[in-house]
Amino acid sequence: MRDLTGEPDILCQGLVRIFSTEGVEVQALQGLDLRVDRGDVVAIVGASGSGKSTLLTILSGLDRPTGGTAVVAGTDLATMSRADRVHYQRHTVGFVWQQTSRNLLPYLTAAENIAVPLVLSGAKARAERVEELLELLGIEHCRDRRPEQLSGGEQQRTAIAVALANSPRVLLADEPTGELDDATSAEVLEALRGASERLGVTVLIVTHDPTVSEHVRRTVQIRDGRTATEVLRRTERDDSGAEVHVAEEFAVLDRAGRLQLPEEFVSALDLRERVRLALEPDHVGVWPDGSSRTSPPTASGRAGHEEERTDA
Ligand SMILES: Nc1ncnc2c1ncn2[C@@H]1O[C@H](COP(=O)(O)OP(=O)(O)OP(=O)(O)O)[C@@H](O)[C@H]1O
Repeated sequence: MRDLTGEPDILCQGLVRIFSTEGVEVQALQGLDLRVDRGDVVAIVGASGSGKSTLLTILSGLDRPTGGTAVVAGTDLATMSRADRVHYQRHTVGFVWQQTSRNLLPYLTAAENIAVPLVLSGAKARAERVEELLELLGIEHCRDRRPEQLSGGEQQRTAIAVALANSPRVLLADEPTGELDDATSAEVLEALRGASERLGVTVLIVTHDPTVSEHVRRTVQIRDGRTATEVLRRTERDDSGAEVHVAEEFAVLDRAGRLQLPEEFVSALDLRERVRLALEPDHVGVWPDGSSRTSPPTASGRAGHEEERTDA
């Protein structure tokens, strides 16, 4: 394994995954870039088929990329051996899935479920660790109950405790609130955020749930197998000193300088195939190809220069 100390906890560069079935190729990931720093809580959102599950399956070590790189907490997932994979899935990453049946064994109590990964990894002081996790997730009262005796929110908080048992660096959650109502979803998301704050674990949540972005500082949107936009949230004080939550949307620029314009921008100006570009001192202008302007209103921009050359 390469020594990647000091790198972000999740680093994907130009990640590609192509599926071939019966001679038909599907490009599920088309050069995806993603960087998640240690201790961050990030939501990945996107329409059905945009590549979210494919990304998570690669990050969880269950699938390999066709191209590009994916490095998680120092482990290069493209070159990981079988033995590395067992260690990676047991110690480096934890998982929380949407379905309880995938997270918890039905015939064991919450405490016994949390102990399972500790037994598998040969951890010592297991009883203390189980108590610590029950307390961290606020589910001490669930200790001796089996999954069917827990509410949906308690099941997911127990699943988070199981995922955290062996102190992974990264927690991967696939639609962890998919089967919950809004209030319970909020509770589970706060549990994930609290775990990150108290343990320093990096959390990546893949979801359809639009309310998730209200609980995380950073939401990354995937479109057609690439990261398209990001929403960053922060808390500020206004002039009267009151706390206000600010959400700002950014387009993501890849290493080749490509970016995806938000769909509503494209449709608002009916942008198609070609656009005119102009470099301004502090921004870039984009105009529709069929715009009545012969040149964007600047001589300093690239389109402006091209225009001058043609006229000469
Ligand atoms: N094993 C596979 N074989 C062939 N095509 C696949 C396979 N897995 C995914 N795909 C295709 O890759 C694309 C991305 O799928 P993916 O499941 O990653 O999307 P998603 O964003 O997770 O969607 P959803 O939100 O519906 O789960 C889709 O077009 C899908 O049909």
